[in-house]
Amino acid sequence: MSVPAPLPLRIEPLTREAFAPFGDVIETAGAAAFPINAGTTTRYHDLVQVELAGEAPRTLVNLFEGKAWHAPIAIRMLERHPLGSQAFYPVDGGRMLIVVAPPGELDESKIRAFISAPDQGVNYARGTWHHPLLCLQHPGRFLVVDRGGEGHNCDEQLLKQPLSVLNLR
Ligand SMILES: NC(=O)N[C@@H](O)C(=O)O
Ligand code: NI
Repeated sequence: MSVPAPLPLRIEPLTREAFAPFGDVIETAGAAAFPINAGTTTRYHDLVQVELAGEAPRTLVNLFEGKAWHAPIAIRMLERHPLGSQAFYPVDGGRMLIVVAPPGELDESKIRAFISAPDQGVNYARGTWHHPLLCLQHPGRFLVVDRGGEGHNCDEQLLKQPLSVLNLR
């Protein structure tokens, strides 16, 4: 069976409200914040829900160095982590193309796309379908917090209807 031609995917502004079905937005704007260390530091507190499930779960702190992707970007698959959340935050202002769908059985009609600002990251909730890291414009380095431990924690699924992001503005 031939694969259909990619359909264009619209980009939405990344806000906490818009991203709520998929996880959390990591940003200082609107965050609970308070001074610590005798006022020399501001703590932006409790920004995401870290989820760790399955056997012998533990938190992994990683650095990802993503190559630069340029438009048009083909979206042919999504993945999910059934045993834990996964957070990405740019340590050098790299922007990401974020393509997601709600947890559960993949419903391709519910796929949505966002582009992060240089001071935004995301935390994919446990089971949220997402495309692996898509760093835009220049190679980027991201702090990634996700789940380690026993068991299978990455399901991949090819899209019946491939998508394409034509414009990264
Ligand atoms: N495989 C891996 O560690 N990274 C992916 O899960 C990803 O979302 O980039
Ligand atoms: Ni992932």
